Amino acid sequence: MADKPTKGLADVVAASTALSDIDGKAGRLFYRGYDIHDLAGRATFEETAYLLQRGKLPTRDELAAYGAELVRGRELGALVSANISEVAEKQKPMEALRTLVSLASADDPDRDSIEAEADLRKAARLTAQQPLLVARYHAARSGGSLPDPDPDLSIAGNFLLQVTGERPTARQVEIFDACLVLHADHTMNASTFAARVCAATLSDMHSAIVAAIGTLKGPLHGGANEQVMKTLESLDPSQVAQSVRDKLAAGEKIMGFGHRVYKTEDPRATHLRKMSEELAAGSGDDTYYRMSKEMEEVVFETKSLYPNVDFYAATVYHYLGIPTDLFTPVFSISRMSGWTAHVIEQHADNRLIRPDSEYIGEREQKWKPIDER
Ligand SMILES: CC(=O)SCCNC(=O)CCNC(=O)[C@H](O)C(C)(C)COP(=O)(O)OP(=O)(O)OC[C@H]1O[C@@H](n2cnc3c(N)ncnc32)[C@H](O)[C@@H]1OP(=O)(O)O
Ligand SMILES: O=C([O-])CC(=O)C(=O)O
Repeated sequence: MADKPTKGLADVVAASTALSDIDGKAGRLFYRGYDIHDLAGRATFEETAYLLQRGKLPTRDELAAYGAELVRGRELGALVSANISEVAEKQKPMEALRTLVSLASADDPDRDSIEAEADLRKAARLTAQQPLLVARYHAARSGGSLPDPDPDLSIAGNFLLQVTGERPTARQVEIFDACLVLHADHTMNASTFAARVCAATLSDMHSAIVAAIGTLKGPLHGGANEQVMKTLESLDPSQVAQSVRDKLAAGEKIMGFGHRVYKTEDPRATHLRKMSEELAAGSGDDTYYRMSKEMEEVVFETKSLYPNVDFYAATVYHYLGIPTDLFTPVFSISRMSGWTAHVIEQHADNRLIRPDSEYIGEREQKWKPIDER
């Protein structure tokens, strides 16, 4: 007979990884041993993706070669191009990405190979394609044209250019790039776990990523950033404290707060709060930032809960001009670097992931023919 399950697998160690590590009590996060506080604002997203997927920080030459691979790899296949308009018309952004990544696999030269070299190539292509998929989806649904990518801009810069239609300032690019760095990997979060479960059946990288995108979409995980913005938009700025207290008293969860692992401030929130403050001040209307601060104070006073990565990411993306329903897709652009690295790691040292369950249903039932039920 199986043991009692740990609900939600809390504290269960489900995999070994050399990719990221969290100290939940101290509020620290490391990618391959590098403190997130040292990476954010210093490493570019491209360097971070290289670090995760290829195991070390790149030299200048390695980064240049990886950058060229990303540029070559961002071409979207014929099947995506043929279907994107209809997908954009019928599916919401995260549903669309789930579909589009699946369609993109048809035109990937490595298709369903799980060889190590093929996985590395696909990791780069998926990382390069994800921002373009989001931007092309947005252009298709809004009937606008997609600005050509600027070879002088990074992934972060080109994404802002293509989604907002305006050339971002250098500081906007720096801030968004740091956001992508901050969201890149996070140990055994739900979407990464989903990707690893899929990869561990020796299924291919695109299949694992489709599982991960579907898992990130939910509001208890990556979907929370969109919900944070919707909450801010729904509140009367002069009634924030009372509204939040009422919601908590009614047993509602406030999106963007709480975390399974952090028992103190999420180190990513520390950076995102500052970015939100800076962008709010520059925007000439800091209402949402001030409301966020007030929410933070009330949630802490009432429930001793800290903001997680999704809370201040919402206002940062808002002030950068990103449409609210693209917030979770933006998360997927960054997390693609981590998901793909985890698939590489899983394939390199694999065992099927198949836990047990505790049976709580009826036993020894007697079969009855259909007319006697
Ligand atoms: C990128 C990310 O995925 S970060 C997380 C994004 N998700 C959110 O922001 C959604 C809101 N937060 C939550 O739902 C949770 O805090 C989670 C899902 C992040 C973590 O969940 P768990 O570790 O399972 O904690 P759980 O949901 O059991 O919460 C423990 C207690 O804190 C309360 N709590 C946790 N988060 C919140 C919240 N945001 N608002 C109000 N109460 C909360 C729960 O109601 C529960 O209270 P109880 O013990 O009185 O029943
Ligand atoms: O780790 C988690 O459970 C959720 C999270 O913060 C992330 O995926 O970035």
